Amino acid sequence: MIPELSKPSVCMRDRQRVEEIIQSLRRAGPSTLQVISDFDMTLTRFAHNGKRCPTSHNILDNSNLISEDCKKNLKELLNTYYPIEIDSGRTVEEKLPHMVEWWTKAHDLLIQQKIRKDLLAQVVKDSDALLREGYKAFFDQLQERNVPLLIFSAGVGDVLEEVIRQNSVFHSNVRVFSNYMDFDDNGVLRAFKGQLIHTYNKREGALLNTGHFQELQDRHNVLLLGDSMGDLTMADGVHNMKSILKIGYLNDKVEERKESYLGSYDIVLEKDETMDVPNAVLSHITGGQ
Ligand SMILES: Nc1ccn([C@@H]2O[C@H](COP(=O)(O)O)[C@@H](O)[C@H]2O)c(=O)n1
Repeated sequence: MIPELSKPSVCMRDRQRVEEIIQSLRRAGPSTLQVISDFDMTLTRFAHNGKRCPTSHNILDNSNLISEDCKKNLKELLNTYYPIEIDSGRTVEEKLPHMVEWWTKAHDLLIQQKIRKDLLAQVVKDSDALLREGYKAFFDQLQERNVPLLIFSAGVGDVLEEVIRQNSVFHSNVRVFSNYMDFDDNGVLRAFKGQLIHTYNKREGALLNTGHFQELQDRHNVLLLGDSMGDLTMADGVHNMKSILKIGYLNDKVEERKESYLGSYDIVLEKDETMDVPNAVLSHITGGQ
């Protein structure tokens, strides 16, 4: 049906069901569709030329805005908590307190560094941040077809906005829910705004942002893109959901996590650094080909 679904990176537990969802999304058309996507390691690459790519947090962590001492502490946090985040042997409930601890400690360290808002653009320019291959077609076709894109991220909103701005794809149909920095009158970081978003509390974040989903109340169909089990709840605020197609990037610990991803995502993309499959599905359901 869609040639890209035969790529070796594509895995599906139930191909027929996927085809039915895609047909139903296509029949309903682009005016009923909204796209909800995670950012780090979903819209951005996990690795490039054998090297890990940075998350929006890591863009700051690795920058010249952070002292060597603080870099060491942030790295220790990453080494402690990332294995817990992706541990398939623990339940979400078991992971929750650790995630809160990680984000809270990391944000406190960033605040101590007195980061200046006016230096963020340069930090992003100097970073190794990379959107996935095919990102431009993804963002551009959504804009052309008037399909809203919600980027729902537990990363740092100010940084990820800068990444999409510098790649010239921050179109008017894009909204972002994320952790935003709060700067004082001198433009120095003093806190993070609002309720903390981490990997496993996106459901709460979705339910808090009722205004956004209210505005899109006639769009009952969703294409969801994520890379963690926590991303599966990003669409929980959608009104009267009819059809949802969930595409999951499985980037790390592939063999260990494959079964649970196949049980939760309709399409699983194994070590696939491109937007080929989401782009092909989108073209198909919005009538582009
Ligand atoms: N201090 C931190 C905290 C989290 N991360 C990673 O960022 C990812 C966050 O966001 P999504 O856009 O995927 O929601 C998350 O998966 C963490 O691994 C980090 O790098 N540093």
